[in-house]
Parts: sequence; structure tokens; C-alpha cells
Amino acid sequence: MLFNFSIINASEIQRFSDFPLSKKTLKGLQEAQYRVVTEIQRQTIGLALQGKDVLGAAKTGSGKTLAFIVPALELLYRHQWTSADGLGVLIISPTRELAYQTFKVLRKVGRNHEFSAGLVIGGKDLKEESERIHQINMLICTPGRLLQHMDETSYFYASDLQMLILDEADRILDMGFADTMNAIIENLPKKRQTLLFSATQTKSVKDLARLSLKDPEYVWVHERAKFSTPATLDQNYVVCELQQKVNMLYSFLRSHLKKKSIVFFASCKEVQYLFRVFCKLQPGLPVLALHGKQHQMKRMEVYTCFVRKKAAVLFATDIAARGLDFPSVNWVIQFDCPEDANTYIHRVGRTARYKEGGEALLVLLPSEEKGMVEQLAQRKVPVSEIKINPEKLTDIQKRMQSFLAQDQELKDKAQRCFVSYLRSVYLMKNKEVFDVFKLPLAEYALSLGLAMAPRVRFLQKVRKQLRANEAADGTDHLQETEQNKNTLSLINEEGVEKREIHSSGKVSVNKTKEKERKKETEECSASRESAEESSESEDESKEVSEEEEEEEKEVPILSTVPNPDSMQFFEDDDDDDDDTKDLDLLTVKRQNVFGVEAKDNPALVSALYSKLVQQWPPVQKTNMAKADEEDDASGIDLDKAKEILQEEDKFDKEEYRKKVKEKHRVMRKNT
Ligand SMILES: Nc1ncnc2c1ncn2[C@@H]1O[C@H](COP(=O)(O)OP(=O)(O)OP(=O)(O)O)[C@@H](O)[C@H]1O
Repeated sequence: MLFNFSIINASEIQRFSDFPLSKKTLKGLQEAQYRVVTEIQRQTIGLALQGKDVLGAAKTGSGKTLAFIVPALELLYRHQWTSADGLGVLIISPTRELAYQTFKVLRKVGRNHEFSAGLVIGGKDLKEESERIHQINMLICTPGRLLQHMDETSYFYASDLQMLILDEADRILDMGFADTMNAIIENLPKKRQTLLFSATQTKSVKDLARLSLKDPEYVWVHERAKFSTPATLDQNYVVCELQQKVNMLYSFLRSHLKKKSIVFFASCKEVQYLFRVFCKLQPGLPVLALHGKQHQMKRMEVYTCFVRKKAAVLFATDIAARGLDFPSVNWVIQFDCPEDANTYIHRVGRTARYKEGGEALLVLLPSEEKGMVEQLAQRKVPVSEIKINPEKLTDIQKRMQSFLAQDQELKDKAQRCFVSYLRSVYLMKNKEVFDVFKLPLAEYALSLGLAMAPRVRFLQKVRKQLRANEAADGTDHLQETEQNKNTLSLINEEGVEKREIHSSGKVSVNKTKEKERKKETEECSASRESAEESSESEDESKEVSEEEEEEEKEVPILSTVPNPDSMQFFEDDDDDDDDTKDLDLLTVKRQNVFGVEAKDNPALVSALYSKLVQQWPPVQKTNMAKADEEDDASGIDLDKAKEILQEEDKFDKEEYRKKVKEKHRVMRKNT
């Protein structure tokens, strides 16, 4: 059937069937219950069908995935592509989870076509992948693994590539893949169509567009929208002292037991510690944790488990902030202030997806409020302030102290959480919002259940440096709070290694010399936590021994608080009837929860990896329909998954990077 693509008029398109699409694609869309197009789909699919390069930006949850999958299928269909034609479409995703999610949508919508589709996201024997990769027509991959194939797989040809798709381009760049992307693009034929999609428009996205797109059509569907977040998203913020944040979170969860929430933290170690503590606290709903230090297998379990739960809370780092399509999330809580407005937008985008409603609560420290609220206003994010009623907070500090008194490992985690949070604040670029010297360290330590603040050597060094600068230029770089003056002077005094901050009289003796490790610093930077790059072991004992940076010897805390703990390691599924007593206390806004006037401010996958397991090895030799049937027919093969993941752990990324670097060096030398 011949279509006339030149007459597509976006303003007349309402349904997918209004586009000149093949019967196979339309059938796939209908079977997946996609009928009416979203705005980004209406505005970009026609342009892409006409063969134009497109840079598409639209709010989170607005349907960007189909905006590129539909034209990709159509392009190969029109060219009557067969498996013998090799690679025709390449889709690059920032993370494994997102790549797999996209792969699933592709298989669903493309099930009536006969192209082969493959997922190459690392973690499997390269040789095995290499033997099959040349048979793939549509390849979805993460950047690192793709470059690895380009460098090492002799069968890998992209010379006939018709279309390159860059999904979540901003995230790819944030994760430090700019060089990798440049190298990949150099390896691709110049004559091709390129589609680039992103939820936020940043300078680096425009740079990448300049490099990879030719005379692109810019489609920014929400450019003139009053707000840059979905209209169905209700957004509020509270200003909360650092030492009250944990109490606030606990109180919040206790009053939202029937809801599904994601709580974002700045670092893995905060997630690790607070997850453990909240399991012990038994808030009355399942608690899950997702972060970049988890073994891939664990991430599979957690993702699947959270997708299936009706009510649960997921503690996460920004690894979960972008692209992932968790169904029916009611609340996104930003426990720690996001790095910038873009990160805020991606995080809240995990709720209120595709016309659904959702609520977002941002927790800000007093020192963060002005700068962050201004940034959000500039980015057209409508967020209103609500206040916490301190009387309605449940104080869990004593319970936490009691847990730590009985569990040295948990105490170690608390100390790492403390240091890691401070480091994450210190590493933030926007110093108007993030000022580590304004934080009440002693109180914060207490609020984590610690008897005293661990020594933080990097702060010591920073302080020294600032003092030296001050002496040189006569200015006052250090504006300390009274509390910090105390803490800092103590930690700065040569030989003083004890600090008592708790009335119960505990003494801390810090014995370990800090190893200044760049690796650690990077791990704590939320923006660098990448699904693809994560290689840390789940083995916590190993983690501990590797990360002894703030080791501390301490006399155990004497606690009179009985331990209510019945340790639950992974999740707490217990529905506690008593919970209802708090219901009227903390329901943000509607019941004036935090007690307050709302002051308007102007301003892997349900099946994620379970399916990944079945479609391994990753190349689908069969057509998509068959693959999909197989996919739906069977359950999770955990043994197989474990096998795959064990293989993955053997893959030495450092070694590989060195090899690639060396290879590039030799190549540069030779040219
Ligand atoms: N035309 C449509 N009709 C019905 N549902 C749709 C349509 N397009 C997309 N959806 C659904 O909307 C949700 C969000 O889609 P998608 O994940 O593509 O959004 P996105 O714009 O890529 O979001 P993000 O920027 O957060 O990655 C998905 O659950 C998807 O199935």
C-alpha cells in the first residue's frame, strides 16, 4: 500500500488511525489499547514519517516512547526490511531499566511485524551477544554496551542503519556518556534519520542535537504551556528542619498506608540506612528500596515487587527518577532537595502519568527554600507551601537510638548515611541552595539515632581550605551557624577526636584515618548513579569493608526504650490496625495535615527483568509476535537470571574502560 506522507496535517490528527500507518502497526496499537494520540505523538509522528530529523521534548509521562516506536516500525516496514538486512533502527536508552521498558513497548506494538528486535544492555557474555547481534533489525541498547560491541564485535555493522533514536537524551548526558555518544555517532552512517527525545531541554541536549541531527524539526509541545509539569499533578513543599525530616517521613507514611509512594533521597547510603530503619519501625505498609549499589538481581526483584503492590513505599535514589513507568503511583516525596529544577521535574514525573492524577511533596530545609522555590518558579513549576504542625509529628528518635544500640551494623550504616548526606550536599553545584555549613550536624546525627556526630574529614579539609582562602583575600567564606562552629571547631582541633552531644553521656572515639577516595565521592553523587554503571555487590559485608571511611568506636548507647523491633529485612508487609489512629493527623493539605494555611507561591519493570530473563540471550531471532507469546506464557526463571547476573559481575568495567581508552589512544596516534 502506498501512502502519501507529504499531506499529513498534525492539527487534524486525533487517533493513530488518522496517520497513514501500516495495518500491522495499527493492529499492534489497537491490541495494546492505544487509540487516541497524545500531543507529542500528534506533533512528531507525522514529521518522522516524512523522514525528518526531530528533536522532541514533552513533559514526563506524555507518551514519548510511542512517538518514536511508531515511526521506527513504519520506516522498516516501508523499506520491506528483513532479517537479512541487518541493523535498521538503533534506540539508545540511558539505563537498563528504561531500555527494557522500551523493548517491551516495542514488542507489544510491533508484534504483527516480522522484524527481529534485540536488547543489548550489558551483563552477558559479549561473545554470545556478538554471534547474534548481526541478526537484529531493531536494537535497543545502553551506550556503554553498544560502544563495546562497536569496538570489539567484528560482526557488528551499522552501515545500513536507517534511524537512530536517542531516548531521554538529557539523562544519557547527565550520566557522563557524552564522549561515548560522540564515539557511537562517529561510527554510524551520516545518511540516516535521527529522533531525539527528552523531557527537559538543557544546553547539553542541544549540543547533542547539533552533533547528531540534521536540520531538525524542534517540537517542544509544552513550550508555551503555563506549567512544565502535568496539569493533573498537585505539588506542594514543606520547610522542615533537617533533624525533623525522618520524623516527618515516618508520620507521613503512617497517614498514607493505603497509598503507593516513591521517596527520593540524595545518596545510596541514606536509602540503605533509612530503609533498614523503616523496616524495623514497621510503619504499616511494605517498604522497598532501589538504589545503584544493589546487585542487578535485587533491582529486578524490587522493581517487580513495587509494580505489583497496591500500597507500598519505595525508597530510591535518582536511579528511579527518569523514564520509568511505574503504574499508579499516588505520591512522590522528595525527602532531599533535588539538584536542580530538571531533576525535580523528572522525579515528580513518576506520578501523574498519562492523564492520571498524582501528588508531590518536596521537603526543603530552611536554607534551601528561597533558592529552590525561585528555580522552580523560573521553570514554571507550580508548587505551594504547606506547613508542618510540629505537634502532629511522631518522634521516632528514641526508637532509632534503641535499634542502633543493639545493632552495630545498623549503627555503621547510620554513620555512613550521615557522612554521605553531607557529602551529597557539599557536592551540589548550586551553592545558593546547598550550603553544608548551614546544617545542624549534631542534631542531624541525633535524628538518625546516633549518639554523636561522626567525624567528617572532608569537611575538615574544606574548612581548612576556606580558611586559607580567607587569609589570602581577607573575606569570610565560612558563614557558620552556631552549631557548626562548635562541631567544626571540635573536628578541626588537632588531636581532638571526641565529641559528646548527647545527654546520655556517650563518648565517641574516631580511630580511622579517612581514605580520600574519589570513587566514594562519585558514588554519593546522585546524578551519577547509573543503572548501567552500577557494579557494586549486594554483599553488604563487602560494602562495609570497602567503605570504612568514617569508622568509629563508640561506647554503646544506654537506652531505656524497649526494642519494638521484629526485624524485617526486605519489606514489612504487616498491616497494623492501630495505624488508623493517625489518619486524621497527617494528610497533607486535604485535612490541613501539617496544620496549615496553603500559601500560594507565585512562582525493571513489572515484568521488567522477569521478561528480560526470558528473552535472554537478548537477540530475538524469532519475530516479535512469537517472542511476545513466549514472554507472556511463562513465569520468572530466577535461576537463569542469577546465572546471567553472576556472569555480569565477572565483567570488569574498569578493565574494559582501560582497554577502550588504550584502543582509542592507539587509534588517535595512528591517524
Ligand atoms: N496514546 C496513548 N494512549 C494511551 N496511553 C498512552 C498513550 N501514549 C502513552 N501512553 C501511556 O502513558 C504512559 C507514559 O508514556 P511514556 O512512558 O511513553 O511517557 P514519557 O513521555 O516517555 O515519560 P518520561 O519522560 O517520564 O519517560 C505509559 O504508561 C503509556 O503506556
